[in-house]
Amino acid sequence: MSLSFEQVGFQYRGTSIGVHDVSLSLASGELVALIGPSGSGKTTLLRLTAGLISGHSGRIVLDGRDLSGMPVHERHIGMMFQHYALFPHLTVLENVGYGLKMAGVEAGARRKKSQEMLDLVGLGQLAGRRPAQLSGGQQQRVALARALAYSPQALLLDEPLSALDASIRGQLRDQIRQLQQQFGATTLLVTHDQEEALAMADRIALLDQGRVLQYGTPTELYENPLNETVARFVGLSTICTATVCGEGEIDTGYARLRCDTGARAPGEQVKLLVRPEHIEADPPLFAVNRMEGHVTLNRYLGSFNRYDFMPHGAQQPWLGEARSAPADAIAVAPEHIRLLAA
Ligand SMILES: Nc1ncnc2c1ncn2[C@@H]1O[C@H](COP(=O)(O)OP(=O)(O)OP(=O)(O)O)[C@@H](O)[C@H]1O
Repeated sequence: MSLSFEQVGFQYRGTSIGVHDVSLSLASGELVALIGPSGSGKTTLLRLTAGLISGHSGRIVLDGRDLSGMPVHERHIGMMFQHYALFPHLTVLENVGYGLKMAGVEAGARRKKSQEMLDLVGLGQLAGRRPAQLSGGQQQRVALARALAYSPQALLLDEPLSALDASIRGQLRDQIRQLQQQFGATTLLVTHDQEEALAMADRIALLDQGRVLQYGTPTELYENPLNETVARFVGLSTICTATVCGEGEIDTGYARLRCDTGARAPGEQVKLLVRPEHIEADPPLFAVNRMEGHVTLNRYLGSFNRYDFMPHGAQQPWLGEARSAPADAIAVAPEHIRLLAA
């Protein structure tokens, strides 16, 4: 089922805060992650889709049906939130079957389907327990089983993993992705965790102050961020100011670097962006864009080191990643320096 937002606008009563002119389209079975700073409108967009808040302009269309004004229970949307929101007085099995019950599925069929879903998330043995007798990760699995149980036309996931610790988060992330693909559920995922967005999503929409700044594949956002806000939000980088000093050359104040300056004129102010994996540690003496300096901070991360390198004369360090941190020089190939509008 495709899901689209057509110039959707919404303001909380008495404010100008909300979402503005949001247009996004999700193909059937696609998982789109909504990311962006706190307060950028991610949850608002999810709530509008679910029907938990109403009164938007524009259209939200699911499988050809305009959802405006449609009651929550008629939307056939599965939801999973940060706080498990299971019913404490119901068993795990009854929790999973709750949506089916509301949809009028009779008891026998309901139990069978709920048990199947619990088996699928690996909790078949725990059907008779109450939510309080489960770990956080298990509760989220139950919430996932419940969201998928009545074959929703779309799935809304609001920070589903953020209350879990790192080890379980990775496992559950993979499981959600696998089940979402298996069910072909068109999915909107709100997350704070950019790694989660990059790892799970087919496409990412980056929101800022209620507007979509960029919508594209994880690779597009990482490799071709439209501006500095997107670049800072997706992945790690070195971003610093420079001046174009000639065709194919910029000056940072402490180093002249070769890169593609496009149609920019000498004297123009730019920001340069370099991703940490593109910084070469201890390059040969005559390497292009070689800068001498020293490491100010090194973080050993097991399979690699992430270091801050301060070139001579610089005020701000460059962030690099390598098997071992450089002794006294780095370089970055011209094709890995991207210029953003200053
Ligand atoms: N019921 C409400 N009444 C008024 N303003 C609200 C209400 N709910 C949210 N807001 C405001 O709307 C803006 C968007 O909130 P929203 O929850 O959509 O952001 P978010 O991107 O999901 O943030 P976070 O990442 O912190 O969860 C925020 O400025 C928030 O304070």
